[in-house]
Amino acid sequence: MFDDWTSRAQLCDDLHEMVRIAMVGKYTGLSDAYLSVIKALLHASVFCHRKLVVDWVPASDLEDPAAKETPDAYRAAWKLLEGADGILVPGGFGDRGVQGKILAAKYARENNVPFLGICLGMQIAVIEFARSVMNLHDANSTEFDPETRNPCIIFMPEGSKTHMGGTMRLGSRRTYFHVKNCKSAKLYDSVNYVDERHRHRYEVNPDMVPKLESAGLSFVGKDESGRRMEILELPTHPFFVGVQFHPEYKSRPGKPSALFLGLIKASCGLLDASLQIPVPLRQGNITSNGKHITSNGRSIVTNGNGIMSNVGDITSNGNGITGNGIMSNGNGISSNGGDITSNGNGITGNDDIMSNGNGISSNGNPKQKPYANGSTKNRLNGTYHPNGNGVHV
Ligand SMILES: NC(=O)CC[C@H](N)C(=O)O
Repeated sequence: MFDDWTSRAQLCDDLHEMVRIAMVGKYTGLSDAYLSVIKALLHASVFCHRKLVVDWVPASDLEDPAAKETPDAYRAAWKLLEGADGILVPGGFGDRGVQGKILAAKYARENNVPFLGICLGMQIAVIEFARSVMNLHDANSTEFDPETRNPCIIFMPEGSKTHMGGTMRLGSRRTYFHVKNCKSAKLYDSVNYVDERHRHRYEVNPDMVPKLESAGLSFVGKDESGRRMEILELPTHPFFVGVQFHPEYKSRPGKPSALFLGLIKASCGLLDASLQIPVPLRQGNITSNGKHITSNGRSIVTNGNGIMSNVGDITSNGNGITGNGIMSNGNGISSNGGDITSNGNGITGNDDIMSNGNGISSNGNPKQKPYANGSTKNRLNGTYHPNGNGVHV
């Protein structure tokens, strides 16, 4: 035990490779206000053998009026944000700096910068998404605009507006993963649920969830009722996670919080490897002449929507679709148009055929059985949809 601490202390002293996290908050002059968040960032950074640099970004300095009123502060704030490897928007109350936090979330979303939003930070991410992606320009939390026509964050029905303190939703509550293959679930070691601590009065408006989800935001963790959103992710982003709870409270030296670890790993470019998401292969020929997607290279790897064709066939006239594994972390291999056809050796993987998404599906007519010489069975986490002539392993 003592040895662990000594070696960790030595490790901290020796770290030199940096990871820069922009903390976009209200009390940036009072770093103790966010002490547990800073400690959680530190635990995760040391675990990744990186020296943590926290860049404090006062949220209101990012806002448009600051460009005129305090131009130096405005430029400095944006420079810090743009120089960060990852962005964190922590919890908070009241509307000062909210617009700046929304701008920070927008910057992270649009520029693929790793983002973790905690409590208010998650609510901010929802408001930003509703405004920018769904074009609901007055979308807001009723905490900041009780009259908004698009209340995407609302007061929790069981709360009390007149009695503060113990009337908040406080303490440890359970979150169930509704999407098993999301990054957060994997970071939590693919458990079915997690218990994390809470401290809030407002929540994502459950009536707006279907619209938010169809626009691309994924609520991967919910409470036991399924009506209270606990974790959101943007599946198309390298790491964009919002949590209604406070994961920092359960982080410890040597045992960092899973989501802080996710943020730091993503900020260091280490997340994909640790989640076994293959980096898209840029060698070999992945070509599309409009109708076909063909690869004469080693493998077709995708982290997005799988290998999809909505128009023509997915065809191989050589050795089938072969390589060092056919992997998809998105929607699997699907064809809504033509067949998934191989005139050669079928769909073959020498390592694994893996799908973490919706499996391998075809609504057409898959003509060959896919097979693998590797560990297919262990890796098929998705669902098989043999709607055509059947796809079996
Ligand atoms: N802890 C927080 O970040 C609280 C967020 C928000 N003000 C709420 O009450 O729901």
